Amino acid sequence: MQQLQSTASQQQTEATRRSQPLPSPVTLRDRLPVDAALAGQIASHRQTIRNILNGEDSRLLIITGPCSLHDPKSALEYGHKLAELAHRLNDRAFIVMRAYVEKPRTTVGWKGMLYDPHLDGSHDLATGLTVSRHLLLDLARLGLPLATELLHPMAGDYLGDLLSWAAIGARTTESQIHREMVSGLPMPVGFKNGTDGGIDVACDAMGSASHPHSHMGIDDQGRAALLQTAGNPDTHLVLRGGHDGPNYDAQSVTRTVAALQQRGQNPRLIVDCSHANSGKDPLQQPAVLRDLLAQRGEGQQHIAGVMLESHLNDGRQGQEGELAYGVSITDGCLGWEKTCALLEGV
Ligand SMILES: O=C[C@H](O)[C@H](O)COP(=O)(O)O
Ligand SMILES: C=C(OP(=O)(O)O)C(=O)O
Repeated sequence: MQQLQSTASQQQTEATRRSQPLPSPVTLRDRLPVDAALAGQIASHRQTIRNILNGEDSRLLIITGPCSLHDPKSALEYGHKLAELAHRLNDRAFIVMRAYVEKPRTTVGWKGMLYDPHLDGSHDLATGLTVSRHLLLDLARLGLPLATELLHPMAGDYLGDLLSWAAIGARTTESQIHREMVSGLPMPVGFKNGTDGGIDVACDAMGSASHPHSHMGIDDQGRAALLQTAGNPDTHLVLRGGHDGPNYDAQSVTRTVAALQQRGQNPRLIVDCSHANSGKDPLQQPAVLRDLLAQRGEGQQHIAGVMLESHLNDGRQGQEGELAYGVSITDGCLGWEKTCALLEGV
């Protein structure tokens, strides 16, 4: 009887879940390694971001790039242009490229290059890991600091050494698993406010991630492991608006800064000009950024950074036909010419 039950449950598991092995983090990192010079560059970029977030460096942190990367060629073209702009604006801004290979979805949809690199639902994750790491390595070699959202708790094991900044998205800020993961990350991490627009959950996340944790994960060989993490001292808030509207305006920023100070948390924050702060209209981002610059000009020094969703061309892909080059697959983006003109005014 017992044997019959266990056979039935095994069959049910087989019907609902199949698995395929993936390379371990160390296998992928050895195949596509970060050399000593690049590791030094990334450590220095992380420190610059820390300095901006703690107010020692007064330059504006600008995190800009596609909503999601789907095509290495257009991502590298964008990266070349951005590296040149970053060099030119270096006295007043520190530019980091959005290099997002995982996308959280409201319901279902394409989940990013890491999961589905062929864009056809084949979910060739082993290739996705390789292509993503390869692209991030090529972008970092342009001298660019890189930012991504860490969505799956294992993704950082494969890509974390290439990142100078990471986000925890609005949909996962409340997750204990993500807070535990951040507790063990070596780079500054921004927690986005929740999709409801409230900041309490993100503030709780910052508090939790700054503490040590013991939790389940994988080790470098990909084996299940108990992980013990030290706590991340470099977490901060990212305002991205919410269901009731934006939260980038002067009143919202002042209120948020006061709340962070009252909690004894870092009041210097980043504001996302996209998502609910632009009503998901990419062409609204310049107006949001100009408002933030005006707030800084009027003395609001707690706005340490801004985020833009930007690609080579405006907008997003249409529903049908061939993919247009340099156009976002996920959220609409601001095209390069508008991005460049906007950032030159910073
Ligand atoms: O930044 C991207 C999107 O806003 C996020 O991934 C949610 O996308 P969706 O609502 O289209 O699923
Ligand atoms: C998904 C993103 O943002 P949010 O979590 O704020 O929706 C993003 O920045 O790509």
